[in-house]
Amino acid sequence: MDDSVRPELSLVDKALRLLAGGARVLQLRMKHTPPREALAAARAVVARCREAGCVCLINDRVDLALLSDAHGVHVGDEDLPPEAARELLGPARYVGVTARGTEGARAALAAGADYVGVGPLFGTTTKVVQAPVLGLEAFRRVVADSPLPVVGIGGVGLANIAQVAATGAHGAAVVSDALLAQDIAERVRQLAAAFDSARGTGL
Ligand SMILES: Cc1ncc(COP(=O)(O)OP(=O)(O)O)c(N)n1
Ligand SMILES: Cc1ncsc1CCOP(=O)(O)O
Ligand SMILES: [Mg+2]
Repeated sequence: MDDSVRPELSLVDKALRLLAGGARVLQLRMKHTPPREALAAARAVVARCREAGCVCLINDRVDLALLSDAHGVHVGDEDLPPEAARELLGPARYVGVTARGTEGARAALAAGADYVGVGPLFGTTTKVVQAPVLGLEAFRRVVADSPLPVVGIGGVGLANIAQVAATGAHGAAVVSDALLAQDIAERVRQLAAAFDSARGTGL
């Protein structure tokens, strides 16, 4: 979930719609929300996620993850290193780490990550990413090599999520395809169904 996509909806409203569709993991990505507002949003969203049995991760901000009692954090190259995130969060919370390919995924494992977010898998409009598009074949190689759960991110939507699942990836992170849908909850249901029916089929 992102604060810059569908900004006319509050973060809590977006979370409720995603949860109504059965989102299993919700990551709160707030690049344009001032800290006090971000803390209030994180607390409210984490509480809604916990009620719904959904894992809630905070992007970038270990401090907000701790203050909101989130399940964990996601960090990339421009954030705290994974080892520092772990030091602050302890063993019971998740630390997810961004990787751009096989080497990055191995480094994330060595740094103590619980999962790797690998991308940009396809082109994305949500973020200007300083890394080339990976493509499905390279992504498949990361999945095959990584002992950690791999989550594909970047341009994933209903049109291609089955291909992501077929690689054996543990999950797919979707922002715009879900949030820009007219019925967000229904789109999440469709995305999850498409992922589940193709997972690991190798098609
Ligand atoms: C699941 C997942 N994978 C990758 C990212 C990207 O994190 P990062 O590289 O730190 O970039 P920003 O999202 O902070 O712009 C992610 N957030 N989630
Ligand atoms: C945060 C991030 N990191 C790589 S691509 C991306 C954005 C994904 O958004 P979308 O699902 O709209 O392409
Ligand atoms: Mg980050």
